[in-house]
Parts: sequence; C-alpha cells; structure tokens
Amino acid sequence: MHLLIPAAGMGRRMGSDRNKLLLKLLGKPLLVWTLLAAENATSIDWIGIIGQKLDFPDFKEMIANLKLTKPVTLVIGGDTRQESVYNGLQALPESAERVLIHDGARCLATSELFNRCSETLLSCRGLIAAIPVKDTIKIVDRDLFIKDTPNRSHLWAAQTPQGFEVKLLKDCHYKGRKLGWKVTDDAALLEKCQLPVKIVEGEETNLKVTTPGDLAIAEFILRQRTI
Ligand SMILES: Nc1ccn([C@@H]2O[C@H](COP(=O)(O)OP(=O)(O)OP(=O)(O)O)[C@@H](O)[C@H]2O)c(=O)n1
Ligand SMILES: C[C@](O)(CO)[C@H](O)COP(=O)(O)O
Repeated sequence: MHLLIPAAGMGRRMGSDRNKLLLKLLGKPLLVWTLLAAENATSIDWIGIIGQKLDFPDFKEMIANLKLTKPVTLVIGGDTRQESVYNGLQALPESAERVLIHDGARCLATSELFNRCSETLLSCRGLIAAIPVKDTIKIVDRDLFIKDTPNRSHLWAAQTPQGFEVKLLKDCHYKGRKLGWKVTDDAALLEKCQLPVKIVEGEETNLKVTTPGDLAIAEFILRQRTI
C-alpha cells in the first residue's frame, strides 16, 4: 500500500515559529512517531512525505536517522492541505492503485490502524478512520446562537488514515479544483461526487496534534505506550 503523509502545514494553531511536526514528543519530532508507525505497518510499502521545501533538510535527516526499510519520496506541498494532497497524488508511482493519506500531525496512530485501513481498502473504493462522537454537537449561527442539534447517533469524528482508489481520488480532486471546492479532508471530495466512503473504526488516541494542549496529551499517551 502507498502512503501519503501531508506534513506541509504552518502549525498556526500551535503558535510555533516552525512546522509543528518538528516539535519534539519524548525527545523525537512528531513526524518521526508517524514514520515509525508507517515503518512498522506491514501493509505499507511506499511512503510519500508532502512538506515545505524549507523543511526538507530536517526531513532528510529524520529519514536517514530512522534507516527506514521502505522507499520515501519528498513532495512539495501547497498552500492548503487539499493542495498538498493533490501534489502528493501527482507524485505517486504509476503502479499505485490505492493510497492511504495520513496527517503527519496524527502521530499516535498505530501500525495496526494502518493495516486495518489497508485491508479494508482492498474491498472498497474509499474509506476513512473515524470514531463515534461523544459530545453533543451543536450547529451554531454567526451570532453564536444554537441553530440545531444533530442526532448524535449519526455523528462520527473523521480521522486519518483515509484511503482511496488512486484514479477515483485524482478525478475528485480535479473536479474540486475545477469547481472551487474547499475541503478539509479528502473524503469530502468523494461525498461531493456522490461516491460512497466507508467508515473504519479509528482510535480514541489517534489525536491530531493541533494546539499546545495537544502536545501534553500526546506525550501522556506515548508515555503509557512505552511503559
Ligand atoms: N498546506 C498544508 C496544510 C496542512 N498540511 C498537513 O495536514 C495535516 C493536518 O493539518 P493541520 O493539523 O491543520 O496542520 P496545520 O495546517 O499545520 O495547522 P494550522 O491549521 O493550525 O496551521 C498536518 O499534518 C499538516 O502538516 C499540509 O500538508 N499542507
Ligand atoms: C483530515 C482531518 O484530519 C480529518 O479530521 C482534518 O480534517 C484535518 O483538518 P486540518 O484543519 O487540516 O487539521
């Protein structure tokens, strides 16, 4: 299975002056934890890291130090996650029929989750890892008044990996670029194309490290695993 790792963000919500994926958790950069999970996932046999060119020296050093057994390609990202994934898709080997896309910021995802997503993708055209929502979710208007409360039993929080047939996802990205769709995950492009996307049970601990508070939570989770 081919894996694309969007890692070209600015980390604005983290408030860091550098790519948040270079911040350390238990002494290792966030991106290293993601790469270790990918390396240990038996189903993954190619890795594409989508990043900002200014981070490539750090990325190359990480890759060299990890001595990964799987081929790694660096791809220049775009101004949005959507554009970064689009660039990543263009960099896939011709042989790639299916691809997992996994946020570099979701550095706690386990190898087992990668393998489950890879396995499920063999029998469907698109999938996402997701977990049932625990909080009651409110739809709120611009004046911060509640407009609606969706039925929680139908609500799932999307995570990554997200997996797709390569040609299908490329076509949906092309259509999105032509029609100006702005999405925050790749599944939304298939949904807009009226295509089915399967849910794969994600992991409660598959946190997207986004704000400073997430760093402490992520370290706690990692520490529990290394005990
Ligand atoms: N132009 C972008 C924006 C985001 N990402 C990646 O997409 C993942 C999810 O994005 P997010 O958590 O929002 O990261 P940032 O965009 O860096 O965060 P912020 O929105 O706070 O700036 C991250 O691994 C990030 O590196 C990317 O590859 N290219
Ligand atoms: C793809 C994603 O992780 C699914 O929850 C999320 O949409 C990424 O959002 P971000 O704003 O790019 O972090």
